[in-house]
Amino acid sequence: MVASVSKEMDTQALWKRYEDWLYYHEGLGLYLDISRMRFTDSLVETLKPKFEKAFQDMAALEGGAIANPDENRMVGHYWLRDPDLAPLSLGQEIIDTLKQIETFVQKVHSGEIVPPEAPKFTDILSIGIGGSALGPQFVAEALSPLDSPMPIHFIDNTDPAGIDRVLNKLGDRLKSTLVIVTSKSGGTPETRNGMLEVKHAYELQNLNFPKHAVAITMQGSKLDELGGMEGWVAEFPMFDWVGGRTSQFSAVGLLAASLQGIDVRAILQGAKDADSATRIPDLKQNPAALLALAWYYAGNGKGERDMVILPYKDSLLLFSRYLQQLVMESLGKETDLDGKVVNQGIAVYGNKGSTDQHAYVQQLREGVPNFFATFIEVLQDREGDSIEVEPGATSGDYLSGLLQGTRRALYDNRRDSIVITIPEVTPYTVGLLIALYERAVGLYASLVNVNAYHQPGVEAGKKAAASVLDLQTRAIAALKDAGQPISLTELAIQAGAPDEIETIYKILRHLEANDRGVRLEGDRAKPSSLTVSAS
Ligand SMILES: O=P(O)(O)OC[C@H]1O[C@H](O)[C@H](O)[C@@H](O)[C@@H]1O
Repeated sequence: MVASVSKEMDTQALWKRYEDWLYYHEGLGLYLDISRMRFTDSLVETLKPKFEKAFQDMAALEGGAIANPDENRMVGHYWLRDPDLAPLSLGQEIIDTLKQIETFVQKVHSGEIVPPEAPKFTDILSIGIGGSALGPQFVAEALSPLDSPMPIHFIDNTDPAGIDRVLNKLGDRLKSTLVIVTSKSGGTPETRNGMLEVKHAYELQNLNFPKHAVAITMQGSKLDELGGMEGWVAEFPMFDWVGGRTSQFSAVGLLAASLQGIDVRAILQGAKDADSATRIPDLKQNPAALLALAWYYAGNGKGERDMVILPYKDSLLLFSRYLQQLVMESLGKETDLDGKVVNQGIAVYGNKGSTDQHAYVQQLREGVPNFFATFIEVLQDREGDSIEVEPGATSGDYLSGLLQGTRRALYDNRRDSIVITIPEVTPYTVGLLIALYERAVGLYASLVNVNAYHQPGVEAGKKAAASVLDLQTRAIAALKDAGQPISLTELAIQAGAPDEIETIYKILRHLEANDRGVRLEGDRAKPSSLTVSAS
């Protein structure tokens, strides 16, 4: 009896907390519920000055401040959906680029721009990685219509088998495929490799690659030069002041979406309206600030809890992967803006509900409590009516019930969660979701005092990879010079890298597996016993 009274009181208190913290925006059709994050009023009070600073930082950023000091760059992704905000003549560049995209797409769709070897372009092949892939992939998965005028395919890696899979799928349609090569820097090796592999595939079929190729890159980049030299079909600009992971509303996202027949003006409008809502310098009136508060609470301002993204809608499957880059590349930083070592970040993962309830949600409910969940709820089940799968209940009712049930089951076991609710998945709501998270990341970065707009850590892996490839060249040369089987130790000495035996061993093992003129002999369980020869 006592237990049930106290449960009743809990329910009442929770309902009140729900109403107190519920954010709703009529124009956006957006609800945000952070009531199941157990922060206290005193935390909110403590964070007030930090939020005031965060709002000021964001206003300065939108006003054209050098918000990315390490790279001495402005940060202008908010201008992409509201060019009037952009300083100097940048607004005009944004407007011109959008017009250029729309004109190009219209000409491709109408058959005014055609490939030399086919009556029309039928498919898109997008080559790019990271920020030059994840946005277009997420948007395609969420919004590409079944009867799209041009379905899209992606190469986002330097995996030869992965590239073959995409090329095989395209098969004969390569001759009617428009290839978009996207790289802001124009020098990312994976993208360069993908482009060269695809070009080779075109040449094997005697197809004129440049007449199928479009570049999206910064002026003056290697890709820009190559496209110009080879006479590619078109080129669209990437702006210095837009980072890859926030480039969905630049040509990077808009060209691919528009070619697929997705309403890009509606995407931009959704983002612009979300920006208006998230610009308000008042915590309770600002959904991005509320998200940032919830993240701060969850991880103690230090990312101590992971962000699990659970959209209960198949078409939003790639949202977590998209957010993984946006959040982790923006917030995962060794030092703060004062140069202090802070090792910040929030780990992001997730897939979709209710699917994940049959997999890792077991651990979320009962295992290590090192996360908070974010449910993305979509009110509309489908277009049209649903059958009843049992009296009075549809498949969509199940999905909705499973979301509510999981939220409750987690909360009952002291696991926190956020719920973001949108009416349906449309270009408008996808635009708003991206903009909402872009702003939340920006605000949170201010709260924890990190630069959200650079990625120095990514460089370390790239440099190490370059040195491995350099070592490969030297090892192959040394092997040829040796002219007879030699030990790995000897080869490392001959290659001028006596400290790199392990790396050399792995290079050789890989070359051998791919019939690249290397043979290893000896006990493979004891690599130090191996001798290597040219085969
Ligand atoms: O567009 P790109 O210059 O080719 O860059 C592609 C990606 O690679 C880099 O390593 C960065 O970490 C990402 O932020 C970027 O989006």
